Amino acid sequence: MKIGNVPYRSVWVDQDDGWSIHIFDQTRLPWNLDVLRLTDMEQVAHAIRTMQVRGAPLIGAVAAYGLALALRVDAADAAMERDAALLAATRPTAINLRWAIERMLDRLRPLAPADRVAAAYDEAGRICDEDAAQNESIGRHGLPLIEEIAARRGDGKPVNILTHCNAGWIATVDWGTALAPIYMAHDRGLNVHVWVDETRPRNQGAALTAWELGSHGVPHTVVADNAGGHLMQHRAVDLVIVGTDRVTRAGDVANKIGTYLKALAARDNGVPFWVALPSTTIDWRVRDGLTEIPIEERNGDEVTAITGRTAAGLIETVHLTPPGSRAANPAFDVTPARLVTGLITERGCCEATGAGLAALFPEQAG
Ligand SMILES: CSC[C@@H](O)[C@@H](O)C(=O)COP(=O)(O)O
Repeated sequence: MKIGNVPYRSVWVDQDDGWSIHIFDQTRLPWNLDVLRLTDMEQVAHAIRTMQVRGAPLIGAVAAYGLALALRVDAADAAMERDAALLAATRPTAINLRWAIERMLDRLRPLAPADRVAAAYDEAGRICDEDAAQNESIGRHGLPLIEEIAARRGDGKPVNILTHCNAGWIATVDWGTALAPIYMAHDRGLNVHVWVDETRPRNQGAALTAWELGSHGVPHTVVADNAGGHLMQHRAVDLVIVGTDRVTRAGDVANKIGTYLKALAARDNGVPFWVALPSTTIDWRVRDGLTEIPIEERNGDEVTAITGRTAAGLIETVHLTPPGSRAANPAFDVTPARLVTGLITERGCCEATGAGLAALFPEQAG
């Protein structure tokens, strides 16, 4: 996607700068567009843990490059396995991270150590190219959902889409998942408007989704997370589209905390609730999302404090709660498949069921 008129991906390699890895520091957006240069595996692990990079597909891609950086230091078997395990453990819920590391190891294990660095950069590059292509394809398959609503209504008024967290291009290598159909609809001249859940506690909606949509000229309104049910009751939402960090083989969906409540409100109000994902987000090894997906528990400080920019232009964190109040911070929840209208994948749309997924991905369903 473009920033100004310049096309960017959310991760890239600079061969002229020692094959370093470059990302946007997402903890500084929307106030500052800072590029981080990562030159060793520890920096990559830190960037993922602290959410300088985030979003399921993007952390997989960046971790893949992290392994390439690690192999430059030591490409022997034992070091490679140790560093791969360290990177895979940086965040627990998004399956793309484990998927990317396993794919890297499948390519690298048969090679001699001397050949591994070049192969690792090559494989990480392939992961990035494929992610960008898959997300573009998700956009093409999701677009008709928006077109149908616009055509059915026929009044030219905006199609109102609610989204949660950030599943845009900055959360992937390019295009995004939930936002890809929205970008395509907007680019084709459809009248779309996005309700952006602020997404406490880290405000990925207010900070990142609003920044992305604004940069692309897509009309949007940020709302408090608790507003979604009210908006749906008053027919102000035509469609919900969210991303996901892990989908089970039966169609349960783990995504940013609060997604489940939006799905409940959507069901109660007859609003279609769609989930957009590349197949790299499907965990074919698990069936029951509620019991089998590890939910990341993050520091309570993210709940008791909030970061923003002051009128003087300083980025500051202020405290919201009385000293001594404890906070719990589960970062994801699981929406049962029965509440999901359907899944938008790079191969098309399907029901959120084992049969639906298996029909689209027979070679992986087994
Ligand atoms: C295309 S990204 C899909 C998900 O990763 C996204 O919705 C999400 O929940 C991100 O969580 P985060 O904790 O910000 O990494």
